[in-house]
Amino acid sequence: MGLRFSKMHGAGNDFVVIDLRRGGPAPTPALAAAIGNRHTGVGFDQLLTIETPEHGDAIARYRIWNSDGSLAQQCGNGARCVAAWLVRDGATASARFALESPAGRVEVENIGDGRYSLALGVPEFAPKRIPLRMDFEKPEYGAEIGGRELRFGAASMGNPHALIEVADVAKADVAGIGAALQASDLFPQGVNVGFVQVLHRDEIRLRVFERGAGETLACGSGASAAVAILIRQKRVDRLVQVHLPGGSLAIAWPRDDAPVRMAGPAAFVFEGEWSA
Ligand SMILES: N[C@@H](CCC[C@H](N)C(=O)O)C(=O)O
Repeated sequence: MGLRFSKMHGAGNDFVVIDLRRGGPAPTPALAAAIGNRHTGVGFDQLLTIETPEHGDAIARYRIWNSDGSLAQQCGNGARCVAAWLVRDGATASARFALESPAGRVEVENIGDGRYSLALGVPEFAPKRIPLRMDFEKPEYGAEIGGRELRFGAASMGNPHALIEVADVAKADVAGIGAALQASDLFPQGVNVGFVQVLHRDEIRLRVFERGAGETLACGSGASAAVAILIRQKRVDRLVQVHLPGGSLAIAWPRDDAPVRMAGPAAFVFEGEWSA
């Protein structure tokens, strides 16, 4: 008997979801990377394992692996897919429930039509909390990266994010600049690099070069970090539609001390069994 999995996506950010609540070992980094290979495996941006919660009233906890086999602390689109998977499995009949993520408790609301709204946590901006090697917190930082002068904002949503504003996301050198910033020693735990085009105070376009996965069609924590950084820079309002290559997410950050809320889709693609 192989390892049963569900293939899912949230706004095009794709996942392999494995239920480990009845036991079985968590995947090693090498197994995660093998399943994640788009040519010789199943292919995913992140692998999500559903596990028994450790405390409180959460219905399950989950862990997150990037496609290169590295562990991650936060995954906004993945949290919606875990929620949808548990609802389909009958783990709860309630429209409101909680999950345990590596970054802490996630409050979820099933808003119907395959869409979920959830509270992803309070963003942090202090450099040592991101972590970012800068002496002082600023709305925007400057650094020379790969011979280019870059200006970027930074925040943690439980995982590290940098945000670079561009005139047109379609023309941004997402892979080149994203990889160069990841390779710099500014972010000791690596970084997810967002490229944002502000359309209006309530609407932005975003592309994200993710840590451990490369450019993805959507990044929920990246969308949350982008809106939080732009709110701190007074560039956008408290509720913003974020258009990513794979779909749109609604991001709300009602107050500085409140968690960021994200609403978006979660979809099932197919069921499979990994026997390699
Ligand atoms: N796609 C995710 C983020 C996944 C983790 C990230 N690559 C990291 O290493 O921090 C999302 O929707 O938030």
